[in-house]
Amino acid sequence: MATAASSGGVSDHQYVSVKLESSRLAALDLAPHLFGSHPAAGSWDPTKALPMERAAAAIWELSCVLPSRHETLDFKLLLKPKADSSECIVEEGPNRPLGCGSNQVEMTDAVFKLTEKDSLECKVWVETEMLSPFDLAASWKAHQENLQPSRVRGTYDVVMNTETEARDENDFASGLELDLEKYVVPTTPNMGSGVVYAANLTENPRSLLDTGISPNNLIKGDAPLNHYANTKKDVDGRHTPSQEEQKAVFVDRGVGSPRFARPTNETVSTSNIKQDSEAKLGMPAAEGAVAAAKLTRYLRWLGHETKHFNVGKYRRLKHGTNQTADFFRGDNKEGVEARNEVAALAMEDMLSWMEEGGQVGICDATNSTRSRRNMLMKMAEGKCKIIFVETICNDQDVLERNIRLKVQQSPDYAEQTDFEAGVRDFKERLAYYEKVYEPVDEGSYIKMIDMVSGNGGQLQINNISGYLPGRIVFFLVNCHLTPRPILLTRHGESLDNVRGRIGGDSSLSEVGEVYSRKLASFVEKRLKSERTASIWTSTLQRTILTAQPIIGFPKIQWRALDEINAGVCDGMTYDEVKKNKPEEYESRRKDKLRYRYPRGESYLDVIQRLEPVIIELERQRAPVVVIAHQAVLRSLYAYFADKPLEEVPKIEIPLHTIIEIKMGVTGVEEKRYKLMDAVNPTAEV
Ligand SMILES: O=P(O)(O)OC[C@H]1O[C@@](CO)(OP(=O)(O)O)[C@@H](O)[C@@H]1O
Repeated sequence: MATAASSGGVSDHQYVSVKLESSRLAALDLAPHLFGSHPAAGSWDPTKALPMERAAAAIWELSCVLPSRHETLDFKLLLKPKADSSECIVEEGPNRPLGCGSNQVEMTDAVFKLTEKDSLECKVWVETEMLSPFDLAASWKAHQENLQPSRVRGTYDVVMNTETEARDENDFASGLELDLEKYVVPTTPNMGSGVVYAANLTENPRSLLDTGISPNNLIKGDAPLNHYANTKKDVDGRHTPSQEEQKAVFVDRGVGSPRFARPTNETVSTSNIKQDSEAKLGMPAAEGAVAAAKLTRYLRWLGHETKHFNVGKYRRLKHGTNQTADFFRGDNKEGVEARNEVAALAMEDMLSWMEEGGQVGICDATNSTRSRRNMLMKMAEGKCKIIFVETICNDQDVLERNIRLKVQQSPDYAEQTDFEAGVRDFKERLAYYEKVYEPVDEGSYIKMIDMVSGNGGQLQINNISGYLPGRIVFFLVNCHLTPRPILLTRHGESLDNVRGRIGGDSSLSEVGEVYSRKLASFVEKRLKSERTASIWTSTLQRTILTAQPIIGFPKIQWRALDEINAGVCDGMTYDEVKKNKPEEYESRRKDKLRYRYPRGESYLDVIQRLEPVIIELERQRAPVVVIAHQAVLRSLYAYFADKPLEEVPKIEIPLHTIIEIKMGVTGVEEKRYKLMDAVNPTAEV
């Protein structure tokens, strides 16, 4: 919902987002709504309450933009039965006041009395943020063209140009159904569904399998058992790890320095933490494992043999998945030995893999004591260089959210039926880590402090040098885990596509022009609730023309997004290459990844020139629509999908299809929308 901003010019405005979280609500036949004192929120009439949209499995959200100097608004949440119009259930307690003119995130509880004996407790986050005039103008302009008084709430909504509103006859085909889900097409299981726990996607423990641990102990969603057997053969000379090439083990501390938030109902002594007594919780493994997974994906995509070893996974395989907090006590001798043992097993596996040719191993674990870190350093001595990566987070709301995400997703709590008990147990585990925590100050290290909450943060590096470590630091500085969509699409069909000619700089065919208008409608609808976004194209006209009908978002042309340079074959058809340059044709057919057109490029060259684009995509916090080309999008997609480089030149990137990549704390998810019928493209799908 985009509430009408004040009509008088563009002044400061306030972005408001109300999120409700409950792991029980989805199973109840109740839909969360918001109502309150403002007419747009129903003036306290429950029948005019605003529905909250499902944002994740257990999260519902309603966001809007208000003039910053609005009178104080009061609101409350309520649950409406979906099946019938019986009485709705208003949350207990006083009205919620919505202040104006501030940036803050407030987390509270909401209690709904379901019956005399049963009530539903939910978490509620109210986020307010001042919007700069640019933010507002950019997103406002995107709505101006399509604003129609809503038929439902009397407030402005973005509506699609439905049949009756098609601009004119030949534009009829560019209209899109209101429901984008209609265009979703099944995707091959390339990416995480967003519900697989990041640590499960790490390397399978060969050491444990050697000791007879049965494969069926592996938790669902693990990489195939014979993962080592699949170790990719080296990419060409550019990446064969030479003996003198620096080999590094990045011991990602994953869980971060366990400095704990005060659980809401108690204070925890932080006296034994060097930092001030306000020290708070470190980032739970969920984010550590995801950050390690992102780093692994990035290095692999650049052609460096990289593997991610998660010690939590080793622990679960060897000791099961129902360890309570006691297992992690610093004074639990057996627990400490068991944890050190699995850490050593993971390290052994990683070191032996590196002796087989691995370049970068990531050992993802807590490693919160000097003794543990010394053990790892001793094991690596003379074999490879160790760099510790420590993640530290002091943002209470981010931490609370991630603890709950961890308990929701980790196999450690898969059998825990009481969610809150799981949260308490995990917080107890973190308290035990805190008691023994010793900040990293030895050897080479990278400390990432408060870089998750999106307000900049700090990076401390010590004794870091060399190409690979330098690339690691650069990547970690730029990446974050804030969820946002990235939309990838090729340009509309070009005249050269019709003629089967490669490269070139032709304009769009009629079908390609219809696609460009459909894409504009799709972008307006898909990004309507986003405060801002950007549109990236190459410098070739088929992408620029495809982007033209999109309004209200800044457009940026990247030369790095230009299609693969076919050199002397540019403008030819594949048949002409085969006929006139049979040796070139044959060489490319044999090794499409490494083959370089004479006076042109290979796919490996394209990947190298796309690295700055990947870094910039990782850095973005707002959605990005990338309109590019077949070879370029194959290369970008391979990064997000963590595809082996050998597969890149064969990845399916059809015309007139949008690939939505959703990146966030749960990893990478994919969704594909086909906007046009391939056979009869201008027909209404
Ligand atoms: O690597 P291959 O499979 O040849 O695909 C790249 C070719 O795809 C094409 C279309 O044939 O890209 P696009 O139309 O997306 O710009 C050519 O321009 C480009 O040379």
